[in-house]
Amino acid sequence: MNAREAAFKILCDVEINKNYSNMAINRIFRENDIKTREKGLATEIVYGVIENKKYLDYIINKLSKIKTKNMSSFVRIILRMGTYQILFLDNIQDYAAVNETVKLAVKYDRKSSGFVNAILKNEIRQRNTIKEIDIKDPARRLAVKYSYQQWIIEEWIQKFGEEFTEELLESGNERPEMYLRVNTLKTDRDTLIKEFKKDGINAYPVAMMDEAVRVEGLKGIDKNRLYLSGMFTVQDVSSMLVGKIASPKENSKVLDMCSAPGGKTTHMATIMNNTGKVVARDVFDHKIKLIKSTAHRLGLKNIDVEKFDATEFDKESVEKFDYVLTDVPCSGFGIIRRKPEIKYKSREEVSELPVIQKKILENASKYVKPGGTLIYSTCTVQDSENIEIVEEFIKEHEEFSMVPITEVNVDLEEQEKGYLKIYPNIHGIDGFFIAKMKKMR
Ligand SMILES: C[S@@+](CC[C@H](N)C(=O)[O-])C[C@H]1O[C@@H](n2cnc3c(N)ncnc32)[C@H](O)[C@@H]1O
Repeated sequence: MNAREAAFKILCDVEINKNYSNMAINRIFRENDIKTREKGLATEIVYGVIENKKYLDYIINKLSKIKTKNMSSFVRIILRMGTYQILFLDNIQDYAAVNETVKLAVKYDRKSSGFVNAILKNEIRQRNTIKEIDIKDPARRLAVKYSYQQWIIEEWIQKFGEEFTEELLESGNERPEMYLRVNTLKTDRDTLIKEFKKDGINAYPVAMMDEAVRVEGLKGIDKNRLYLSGMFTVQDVSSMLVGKIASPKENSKVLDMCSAPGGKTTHMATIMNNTGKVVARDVFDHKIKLIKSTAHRLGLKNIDVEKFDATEFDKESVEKFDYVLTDVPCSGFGIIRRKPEIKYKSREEVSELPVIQKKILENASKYVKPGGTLIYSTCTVQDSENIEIVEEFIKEHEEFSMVPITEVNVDLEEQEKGYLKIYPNIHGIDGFFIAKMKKMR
């Protein structure tokens, strides 16, 4: 299968079946015979189209009498792909973009191929002006330029101001760096970097985190010899900060209430040097399997995996744990670079999250031993899911206090108060919120 057809199938899976792009990419690549070079182009088209969906539709609608929302899904997706290649990708010749897109139209919606051809040729003729956005209202204009649901931008402008919002939007369109966490039970950072160099992969230490390595051009990870022998885990630095801030002592009892796929669980289990116990819970069976296989690959023997709904109260766990982590389900607005479809979440989709987050934190607080540590984290930049949840919790629970974060150096002013707000446009890593609390009695 060629790159464009693969991209088309993936985009249909995302748009029609509402699947996540990374899952759809993995599935289509696994089920079809696609050359590595073609996979690269397919991935570029998929992410480019998802990231620029509203902008692409705005451009197409300037030229088409039938608006994109009234087109069949196939035609809409085919037109977005062609438009993206012509107007956003420098390394593709116009004639190739048009020919290949029309071929797709012929195969999947024959009667529309002339229409697709006409729109794309028009874009080429008007390429100097067609990308202009003629909208005055800042939130509406930015919603088209960066392809977001407008409500998100309105909220951000109100909260952060227009300049910061645009920087945040800009960073959401960047390709994220790839970071790995060294498995310190099996190797050390310098050795891992040297091993990558032997395989022709550039790898660099990361100043912010002593276990982190940044790699360039690492592909086909499941077959990588260093991965298979458990020398590292793929994890963003923000996510590593959570485990580092918890820094559980050897032989402690840790509960990770929302733990799949196990990034922070395996980090904490490693920090404990394979001693004590990390109880890793999640509500989804298929995700729990991922925790087990990662723990096995990394050689960790101190993890117990359990299926459990964190919103349910578990009386067996009351005051049983030295450390409890609540890495709660959230809107994900800090990881848009990795999952661009998050930009299109409706207000309704995220409005119930604080209720669930509060419930999980409330339950978690009961499981912490007196003197123990409670960590709350999310991968979003919304105060309503972050600091507001924690402040309300602290007000209602006199037995808990925020404690200064001393394990990392990210934002000295805030971490002194017991929490960290990480923004991709400021820190260059995933947007995160991490709060550290102690049960005083
Ligand atoms: C932010 S992710 C956790 C990432 C994980 N801590 C890591 O570092 O790899 C949130 C997780 O919460 C899980 N989840 C959602 N609702 C839950 C619930 N009611 N109880 C337990 N887990 C839940 C999801 O399956 C998801 O894996």
